Amino acid sequence: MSCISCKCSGKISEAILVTGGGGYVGSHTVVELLNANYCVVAIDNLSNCFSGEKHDKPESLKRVEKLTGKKIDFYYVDIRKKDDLDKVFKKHKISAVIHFAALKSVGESTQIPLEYYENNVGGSNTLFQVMQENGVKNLVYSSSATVYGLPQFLPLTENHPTGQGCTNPYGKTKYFVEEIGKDLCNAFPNIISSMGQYLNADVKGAYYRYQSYIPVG
Ligand SMILES: O=c1ccn([C@@H]2O[C@H](COP(=O)(O)OP(=O)(O)O[C@H]3O[C@H](CO)[C@@H](O)[C@H](O)[C@H]3O)[C@@H](O)[C@H]2O)c(=O)[nH]1
Repeated sequence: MSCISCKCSGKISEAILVTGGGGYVGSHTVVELLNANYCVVAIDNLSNCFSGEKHDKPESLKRVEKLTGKKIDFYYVDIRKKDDLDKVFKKHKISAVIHFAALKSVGESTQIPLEYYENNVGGSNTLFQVMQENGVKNLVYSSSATVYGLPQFLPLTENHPTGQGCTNPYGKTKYFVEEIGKDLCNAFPNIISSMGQYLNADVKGAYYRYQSYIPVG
């Protein structure tokens, strides 16, 4: 069966939307999705990835296409722009969203906190609204170990409290979006939401653990 979303050769008939798909973890995730025969739609505002021509598909995703021999539908979309997001959801049959798009520098976030709240919290809220309006109930959110704040015990586990003593605005934005995700799951029990809290990332890949909130189908 070919994908009804983009007519690519993916075996699975619905597409996974990857936000921030041009970035480091996003583009590596796209490789894994394509290798698992998922059809991928990627969006990115190109604020932290290289694109040859203005608003063109990022270089990282062009390389992923070469590596995998598969096609990626890419849109230059900022998650704060509701209408632009909605067009992507209307054009493709999206079954799940993996949400990486975010500003991610701890130091910078202490200097320009409002940009961090607007992009990371405001943008995520807009994305979740569009998902809800288009009936998309599956979300994987790329959070951060910064949500644990100063560790109360080590090693960190999923049982460690979050949001207590977050040391910077970036970590707080990640914590606030986790809370939005929990509230959504409480309000709409058929939403499936996973929050990935990265402990470290290096060239071999990302090490992370997941907390699943209200895993009801
Ligand atoms: O409002 C925004 C902000 C950023 N981006 C894009 O999002 C991607 C983020 O990727 P990158 O900057 O390479 O960050 P990563 O190292 O991949 O960070 C990942 O891992 C972090 C935890 O370590 C998470 O906070 C991030 O959400 C997640 O993308 C980039 O392509 C940006 O252009 C957007 O599309 N919209």
